[in-house]
Amino acid sequence: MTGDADATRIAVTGAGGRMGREVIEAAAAREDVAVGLAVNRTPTDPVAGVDVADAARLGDLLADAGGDAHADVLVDFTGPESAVEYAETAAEAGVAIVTGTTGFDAGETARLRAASEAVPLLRASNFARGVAALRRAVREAVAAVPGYDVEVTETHHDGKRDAPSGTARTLLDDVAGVREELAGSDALDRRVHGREGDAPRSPGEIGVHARRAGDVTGEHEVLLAGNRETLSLTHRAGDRGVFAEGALDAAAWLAGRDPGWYEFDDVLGEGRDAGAATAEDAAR
Ligand SMILES: NC(=O)C1=CN([C@@H]2O[C@H](COP(=O)(O)OP(=O)(O)OC[C@H]3O[C@@H](n4cnc5c(N)ncnc54)[C@H](OP(=O)(O)O)[C@@H]3O)[C@@H](O)[C@H]2O)C=CC1
Ligand SMILES: O=C(O)C1=N[C@H](C(=O)O)C[C@H](O)C1
Repeated sequence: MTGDADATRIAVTGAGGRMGREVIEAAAAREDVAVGLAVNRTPTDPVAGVDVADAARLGDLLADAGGDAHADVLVDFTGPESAVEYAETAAEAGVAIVTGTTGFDAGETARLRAASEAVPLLRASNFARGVAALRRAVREAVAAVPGYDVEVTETHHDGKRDAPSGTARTLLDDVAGVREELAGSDALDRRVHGREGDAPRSPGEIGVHARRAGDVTGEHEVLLAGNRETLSLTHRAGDRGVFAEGALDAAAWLAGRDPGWYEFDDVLGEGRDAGAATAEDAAR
């Protein structure tokens, strides 16, 4: 194990992936968290000096509460199927869960919800503090100019699987949530992905555009336009360390909390009722 004896001990899944590696490397530089266990589906060399075990052994390793591999919080950045399986395994072992995985469908989200009845579970589609600020700015902007057209564009590296990104889906839910608050059941929320064809934009449409190119870490733009003006709100992640640090902040914050569903805003002090159902329950 790395780090201080009083540190929150984490188990990292997907340790061989882009984010898993980043989390282990970021943890090595901190004193408040320590990596107790790292696992990967396929054999992986040690990451930042941490041995990587076979993910099939996760349940046994987590259940060994007195062992070296014991963890307080599982930190997961993998894929939706594995994230749900790992979360269920962690819940069975009484280990809290932070997942940054994106692309969950409604059934998978329901299984995460069920796991959160046994242990604290925090899910966030983006652990950058700037994205938390972007979300607040977007909600405020949509409320201020509710009739303006909205287009959401995200750009990511060529290795990303899910499209649109989890963050884009969160932003779309934020826009829809504000419109619903303002217009009730009359609110229009028709998402048009990668527009093509021969028709003008229809009222209430929200354009969604996913670009995949090179090694772009992650960019999200929300464009509002109307009344002879445009407003563009954009976040660009400089590197994956931004996400890893946010996830580790979340893990340190989550350890020892009551079972339930938590979001990154709770860590940042912007939280809603931890048990409340939110638009984020939509597939992501
Ligand atoms: N919330 C946030 O702030 C962020 C979220 N993400 C999300 O994190 C996730 C991972 O991203 P990234 O690290 O770039 O992806 P990578 O493809 O680099 O890594 C994925 C990791 O997950 C493992 N994995 C994938 N599918 C499975 C499966 N079915 N069973 C077991 N293990 C599996 C891979 O194992 P193997 O090596 O065996 O293939 C690998 O270790 C994505 O959903 C992404 O959108 C990414 C960045 C920030
Ligand atoms: O896969 C990625 O890389 C990222 N995924 C997250 C998402 O889907 O929004 C967050 C970030 O944009 C990077």
